[in-house]
Amino acid sequence: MSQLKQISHLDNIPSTPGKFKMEKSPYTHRLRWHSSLAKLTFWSFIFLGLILIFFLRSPSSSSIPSDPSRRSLRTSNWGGPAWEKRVRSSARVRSRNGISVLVTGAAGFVGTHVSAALKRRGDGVLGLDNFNDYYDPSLKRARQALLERTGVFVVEGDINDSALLRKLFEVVAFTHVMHLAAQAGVRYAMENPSSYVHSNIAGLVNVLEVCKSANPQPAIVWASSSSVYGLNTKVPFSEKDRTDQPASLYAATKKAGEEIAHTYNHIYGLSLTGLRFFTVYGPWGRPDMAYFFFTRDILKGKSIPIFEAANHGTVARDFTYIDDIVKGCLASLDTAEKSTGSGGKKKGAAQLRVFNLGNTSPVPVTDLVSILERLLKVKAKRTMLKLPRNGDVQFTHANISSAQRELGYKPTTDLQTGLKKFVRWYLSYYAGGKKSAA
Ligand SMILES: O=C(O)[C@H]1O[C@H](OP(=O)(O)OP(=O)(O)OC[C@H]2O[C@@H](n3ccc(=O)[nH]c3=O)[C@H](O)[C@@H]2O)[C@H](O)[C@@H](O)[C@@H]1O
Repeated sequence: MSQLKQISHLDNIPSTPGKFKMEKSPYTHRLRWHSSLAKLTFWSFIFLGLILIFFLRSPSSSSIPSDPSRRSLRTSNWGGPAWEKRVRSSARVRSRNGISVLVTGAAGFVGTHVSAALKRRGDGVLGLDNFNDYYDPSLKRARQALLERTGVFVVEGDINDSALLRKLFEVVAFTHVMHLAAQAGVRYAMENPSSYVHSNIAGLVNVLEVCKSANPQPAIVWASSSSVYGLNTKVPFSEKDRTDQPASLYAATKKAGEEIAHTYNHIYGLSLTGLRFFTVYGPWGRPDMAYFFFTRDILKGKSIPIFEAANHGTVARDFTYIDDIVKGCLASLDTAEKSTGSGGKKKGAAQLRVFNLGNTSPVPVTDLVSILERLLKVKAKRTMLKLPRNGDVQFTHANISSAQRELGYKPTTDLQTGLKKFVRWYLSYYAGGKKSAA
């Protein structure tokens, strides 16, 4: 404020002092003028100094853009020798032929399971997560605590923070990136479209930008979605089928991600594998997903909305259990070829893959509810509703022959078995109503 006043004061000084009306001696005036100039110079230096300090301080605090699409994005706090030591130790490979993996979205559902599995087999793992409040952040914190107990450090930060990402690659030469950070959920895209653009498009580009400049470039495996099949009616969905009719903005951003992946593979020689996950469920799952909030509401005696298609048509999903998905993720990392570029330049053709990771046996949502009723020993209050036209598709069904052939992927958990494990976890996690599944 005072600087601004000084500047406007400066503006009032005529450029031709001769025209100045002299009430006191010209000598007195000149003295005042000199002292004002000195003050102005002094305050300008202070002002510039403050700006300089602001920009040079921590790179993290200034590099996160203020983002209205996130309801809660705390400024990350990173850097310093102790922090770097934790990063290095978490990412240290502890087995022969192990890999060092940066897992984005590590406090998310799939991210937590994949990070823990990698760590268990001796790979180096560093997590990254922004802990946003799309759903209850305390569940993300609990997953983080779980990972810390297994030796995985989860850095708090956003994938759009390029300074942070560059720093991570400076500290660790990651061989692989498992990019799972995303804005998930099909229906929420109508409520908060910009959060999808922020994470699934801008965030992905930022991750790829940093990866393409890293030396050596890592191989990247990332989460696409079964939703890219959109209005496709040919079943089961094969990777060769059309994916140009997305039914939600979420699906459109994932489809865009697949095209962006093609570009970075083509221009920079990045090795890229996209995984189309089919409605993943299980312990430590996402509270915004139907199986999770159906469980919560059945237990509370609240009615649950079950969607049906026109003429009471069945709505079904190829629900896939988390352990099967984890195996698919690890196999993708293990079969990923090296990126070919260096210093931001392509040196030769690099691997570009897309795989369906589903269960191959779609189950009607009404059956999902019946299984939950049996496991919870509570009758659900069902409200049948017309399938909303806000992104939901009537059915999904994966053809997994490509993943089977290339990754040895073979799902082994049916919905009944998987839900049993989920319900056991749910009841123990929210035991005695100590935590509430908001
Ligand atoms: O496979 C995928 O790619 C997607 O799977 C899920 O999306 P969705 O299958 O819609 O999962 P839910 O929101 O849990 O819905 C499961 C089923 O329950 C139905 N449903 C959902 C909500 C509701 O209130 N009632 C209801 O009957 C849906 O129509 C759907 O058939 C995830 O939420 C997405 O993030 C993921 O990308």
